[in-house]
Amino acid sequence: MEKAVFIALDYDREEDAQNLLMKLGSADKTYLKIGMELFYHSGSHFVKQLVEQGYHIFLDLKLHDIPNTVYRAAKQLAQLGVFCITIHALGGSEMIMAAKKGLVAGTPKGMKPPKLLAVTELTSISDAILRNEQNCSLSMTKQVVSLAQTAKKAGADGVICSPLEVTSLQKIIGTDFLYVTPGIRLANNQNGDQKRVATPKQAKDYGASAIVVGRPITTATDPASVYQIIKKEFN
Ligand SMILES: O=C(O)c1cc(=O)[nH]c(=O)n1[C@@H]1O[C@H](COP(=O)(O)O)[C@@H](O)[C@H]1O
Repeated sequence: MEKAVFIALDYDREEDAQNLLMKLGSADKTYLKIGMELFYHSGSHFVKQLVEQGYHIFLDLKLHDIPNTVYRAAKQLAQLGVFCITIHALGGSEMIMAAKKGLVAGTPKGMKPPKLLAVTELTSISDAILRNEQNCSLSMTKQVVSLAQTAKKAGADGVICSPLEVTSLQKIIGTDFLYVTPGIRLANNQNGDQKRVATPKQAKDYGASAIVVGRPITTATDPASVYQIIKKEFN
């Protein structure tokens, strides 16, 4: 996979997403992320429309349910022709295996199944939340490594984690696995709700396979130039 910058289309109206795409220009028909907000509003028709227009779609619905339900949901999502989908690694190996099977079962003949990415610890989780609310006695890095190991054994193609954990993950899990990292901020950006953040350049140096960027691009007065700056820093 090329070193992608996934733009998170975190909007509640297709018009806003289309407007951003227009500002970005046709040269950048590349990698987009559709999350719960837009999917719950527009459903699968907008996803299909963007797939038909040639975009690689990261459909981020973070499935987390019993294995049978996740199998059936993944089977449906595989029919949309998206590039990758997400599940929560905390759902366990049986659930991850079910997601993988569902993706394979639902993929139309002659097409590749979407890549399966397992969310480890959300980038909005701090060390204190991990310890005091999740009652996890492992350090953040050890917890992320442990979840990633489970995900890899169960057949996931990669994980979602903070750039801060990628170097440790690669040492233990290897480089034939995808490390997709949100929590990306340029030096002058506000962190907002993100706790484990890094710049695109740091994400590159840590070894991230791809980055996910929302507000730094979507709230910029000139999204196209911010996107180009981020792309340049990361590649
Ligand atoms: O799965 C994700 O994409 C994801 C996982 C995670 O741990 N943290 C995280 O921020 N994300 C997503 O990445 C995007 C980050 O958005 P910004 O914080 O606006 O750049 C959002 O769409 C989140 O849903």
